[in-house]
Amino acid sequence: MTQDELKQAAAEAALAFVVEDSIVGVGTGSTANYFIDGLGRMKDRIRGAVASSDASAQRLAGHGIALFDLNDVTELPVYVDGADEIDGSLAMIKGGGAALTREKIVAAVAGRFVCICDASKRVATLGRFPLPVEVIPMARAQVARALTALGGRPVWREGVVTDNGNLILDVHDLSITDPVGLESEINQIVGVVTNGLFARRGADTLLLAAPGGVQRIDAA
Ligand SMILES: O=C(CO)[C@H](O)[C@H](O)COP(=O)(O)O
Repeated sequence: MTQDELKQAAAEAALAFVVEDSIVGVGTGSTANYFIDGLGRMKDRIRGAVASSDASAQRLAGHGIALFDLNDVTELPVYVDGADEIDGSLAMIKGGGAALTREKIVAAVAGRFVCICDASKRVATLGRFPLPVEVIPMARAQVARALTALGGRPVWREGVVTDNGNLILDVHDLSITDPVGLESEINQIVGVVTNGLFARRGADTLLLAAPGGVQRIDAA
């Protein structure tokens, strides 16, 4: 099976978690896109969706799925999204698609975070994938210095502007021994909007697709 087929298999498995007549939280990226396409087939059984990016909103709208503003939503039973890396405790690195801030906001409201991944995303220790950090533009250099002081090697993702009008620094070479602590520490740097560690609120359920099938792993 190709990596794309595995992504699609994980996304299809996530459709079973969609609650009838609910509003669904929807992530961003190529795996989430397969989920959106599946959601399109069952659009008459949901009220609509909250999107974590303009790109996902566009794809949802293309399927005729009603879009809700998160401010108008009080109940979001499920959020479905991919990840760049996920460890044994279901902590993740996200933000490869630069949508980390909205993803974290929508996920924070959701009752259950269902992560959909192909097996290549599973790691013993987070950090081989450079950690995305969303930064207010005028603070780029000072945040980069602070990240260097933490032992990382920040690289500006030049040309990329987030849906919120901000910049992304990708931090290489971090030793992530304490994902929860590091998530908080980086968020304390003035000028950081948020970082791509999803450890304080990791996934509740992982649907991991490998050639042998899709494995369900629940957080302890
Ligand atoms: O965090 C994300 C976007 O900001 C994505 O979930 C992550 O990059 C995984 O993407 P893909 O499903 O394309 O591999």
